[in-house]
Amino acid sequence: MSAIHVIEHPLVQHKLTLMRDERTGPKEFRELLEEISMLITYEVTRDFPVETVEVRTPLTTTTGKALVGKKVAVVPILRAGLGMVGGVLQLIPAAKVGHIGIYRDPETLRPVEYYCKVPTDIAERDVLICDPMLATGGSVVEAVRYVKNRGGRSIRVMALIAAPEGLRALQEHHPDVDVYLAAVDERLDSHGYILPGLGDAGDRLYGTR
Ligand SMILES: O=P(O)(O)OC[C@H]1O[C@H](OP(=O)(O)OP(=O)(O)O)[C@H](O)[C@@H]1O
Ligand SMILES: O=c1cc[nH]c(=O)[nH]1
Ligand SMILES: [Mg+2]
Repeated sequence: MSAIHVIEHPLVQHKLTLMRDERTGPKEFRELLEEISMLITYEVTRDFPVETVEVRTPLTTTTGKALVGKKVAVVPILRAGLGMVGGVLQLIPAAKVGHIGIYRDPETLRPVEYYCKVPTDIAERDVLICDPMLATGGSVVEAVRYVKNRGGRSIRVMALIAAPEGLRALQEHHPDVDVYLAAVDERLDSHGYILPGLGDAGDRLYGTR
């Protein structure tokens, strides 16, 4: 069974509250999502292996820790996941970036795929799939399936808010995929929106509606 990591850090929770606030406009919303994504990246990478290396300081020689050959691919689910990429890349600048275009049909709530491109060496990389909202879970279940079909084996999901329904769906279809996020909310409303949630993340990021 996959693990669900809820990041309770005060900075993450404070910024999430600002993002939920209906008065927060696109500029601040984008900045906050990038900042929270950076903080979640800190947790996602906590178990990355390090090795002891020798380093010369201006005064002497000592030892330090360095990451061992970790190769990462960041894969946002368009559109809203794009808002998380900058935060991840600030901490993992050498990561390659894939894109998965999926929108949720407003009537059926089923995911519709319209564009996918991921690094060719994705099988050798730790894959971080990013999408701020995990509602029914349909979109993220499809995105993980796509990455697995392309050879991806080590996959983690980074999100902002999930509904319990979405987490159950992800665990059922992909029990090997851990999730890192800022909050698990109460439930979905009759239109498949997360309650209390923050509304439509893509629209709030880009000022569409
Ligand atoms: O868990 P699900 O029920 O699949 O819903 C979540 C999906 O819905 C939103 O995308 P949306 O369809 O609004 O596309 P957008 O990001 O382009 O606005 C969100 O960013 C997720 O991708
Ligand atoms: O609450 C929700 C559900 C799906 N997509 C969003 O952006 N928000
Ligand atoms: Mg949207």
